[in-house]
Amino acid sequence: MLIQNIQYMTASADGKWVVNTGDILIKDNRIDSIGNFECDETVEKLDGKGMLALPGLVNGHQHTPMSLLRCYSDDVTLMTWLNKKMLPLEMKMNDEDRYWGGLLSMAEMIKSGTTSYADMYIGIDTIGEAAVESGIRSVIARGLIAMDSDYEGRLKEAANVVDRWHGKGDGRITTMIAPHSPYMCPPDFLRAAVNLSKEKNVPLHIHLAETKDEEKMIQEKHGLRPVEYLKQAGVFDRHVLLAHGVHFNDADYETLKTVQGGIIHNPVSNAKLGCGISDVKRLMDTGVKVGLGTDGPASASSLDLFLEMKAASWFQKLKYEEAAVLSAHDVLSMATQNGADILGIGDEVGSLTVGKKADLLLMDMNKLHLTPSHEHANLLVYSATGQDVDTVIIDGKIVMRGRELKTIDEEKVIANAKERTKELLVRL
Ligand SMILES: CSC[C@H]1O[C@@H](n2cnc3c(O)ncnc32)[C@H](O)[C@@H]1O
Ligand SMILES: [Zn+2]
Repeated sequence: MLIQNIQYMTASADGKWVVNTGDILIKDNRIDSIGNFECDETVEKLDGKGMLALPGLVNGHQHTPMSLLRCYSDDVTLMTWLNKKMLPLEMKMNDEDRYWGGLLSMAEMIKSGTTSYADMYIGIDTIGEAAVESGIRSVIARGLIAMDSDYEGRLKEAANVVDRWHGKGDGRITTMIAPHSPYMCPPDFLRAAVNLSKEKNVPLHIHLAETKDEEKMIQEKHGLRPVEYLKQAGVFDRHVLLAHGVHFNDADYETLKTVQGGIIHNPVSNAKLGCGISDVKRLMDTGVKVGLGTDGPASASSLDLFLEMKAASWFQKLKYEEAAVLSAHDVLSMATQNGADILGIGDEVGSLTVGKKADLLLMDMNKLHLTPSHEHANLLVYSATGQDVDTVIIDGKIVMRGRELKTIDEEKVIANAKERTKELLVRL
C-alpha cells in the first residue's frame, strides 16, 4: 500500500515533533520506506492529501468489558465505586457480556486513533477473540484478585492466558501477568505472580498508588508504603506496567528511578474518581518513563486518547501553575512511543519508522477547529479530538477508512452491547 502526498509527524532526538511531507510505502505489515515513490498499478494507493499521519496511539491501561458499565456509577470515591458498584456487577458478567463489551471498547478505541492497548480483566479468552476480530494490537492479562484462597487456580488461569494467547492474531496479541493491586494481593500471592512472570518471560501489569486510601490500607496491614510493598515482592525486578502512580513520597521516587517499564498515567479517571493528580513532571525528571491510558470506560467514561492528552497537559500546568510544563510534544510522546515501550512492544510500534510494524492513523485536517496550522503538535493535542481521525491502519491493514470501521459492524456492536447490559442488570 502506498500513502501518497501525506504530511506525517516524527519525533526528533530532542523530543520535538516535526512535520514532514512525502509518501509512505507499506509492504505486508511493515513500513517499508518513506520518501517519494512511483509504484506500478498493482500497488494499492491511498491519497493522503489534506491528511496528517501519526503513529498509532497507545492506550496503556484498560479494562475493555467495562464499557457495559459506562456511567453506571459516577461521582463516588474509588473504593465505593469499585467495591460497591463495579465488582458486584462484574461477578455477574458472562463471556458474552465480556465479548460485546470488549468489542464495543475496541471499536471506540479504533475510531479515536488507538492502535495498541493493554487490557487487565477476567474471562480474557473472549477479549482475545474480540481483539483478533477487530484487528487491534492488544496486550492482554488475566486480572488477579486474591479474594479467596484459590491462589493456585487463579495463577493457573493467568498462565493459561499466556500459553494460549501470546503471539496470536499474527503476533498482534501479547500477554502480561496482572496482579490487580497492592491492596487486592497478599504478599505470598504477589510473589507467586512475580515468579510466574519470570517463568513465562512476560511483563507485569498492576495498579499502584492510585489513592490515599490505598496508602493507608497498605501501611495498616503491612507497615509499608505501596511502593515498598511491591519492591519487597520483587515486582521491580521485572519489566512492569504500573497503572496510575498518583501518591508517591521522596523515597518512592528514588525506588522508581530504576524501574523497567514505567507508569501509565490516567488523568481523566484519576480526576473523575477524585484520586489526585500524578506528578508526571517529577516522574519524568526522575527518569521514569510515563505513558498514557484511559483506564476502563466505567471510570474514564470515554476512550478518546486525544482527551487524555489534553487533560494530562492541562493538569500538570495547573499543578505547577506553569504553562511550559508537559508540552504538547511531551504528551504526544507519552501517547505513542513511551506507551509502546511500557507495553513491551516499543521495538515494533510507537513511531513512523522504516522497518516497524505499520500502525498509523490519518487525521483529517480540513476542519474548522484545525485551521490554521501554525504548529502541528499543539494543534493535535490542544484542538483535535478522536472524531478527526479519518483512517486507521494496524499491522498494515486498513481497519477504518473515512470513519467507517472495516473489521467491526458498528450497528451490531451497539445493539448487542445494549442487550447484554439490559440482561446483566436483571442478573444483579
Ligand atoms: C480483576 S480484573 C480488573 C479489575 O480492576 C477493576 N478496576 C477498574 N478500574 C480500576 C481502578 O481505577 N482502580 C482499581 N481497580 C480498577 C475492575 O473493576 C476489575 O474488577
Ligand atoms: Zn485500572
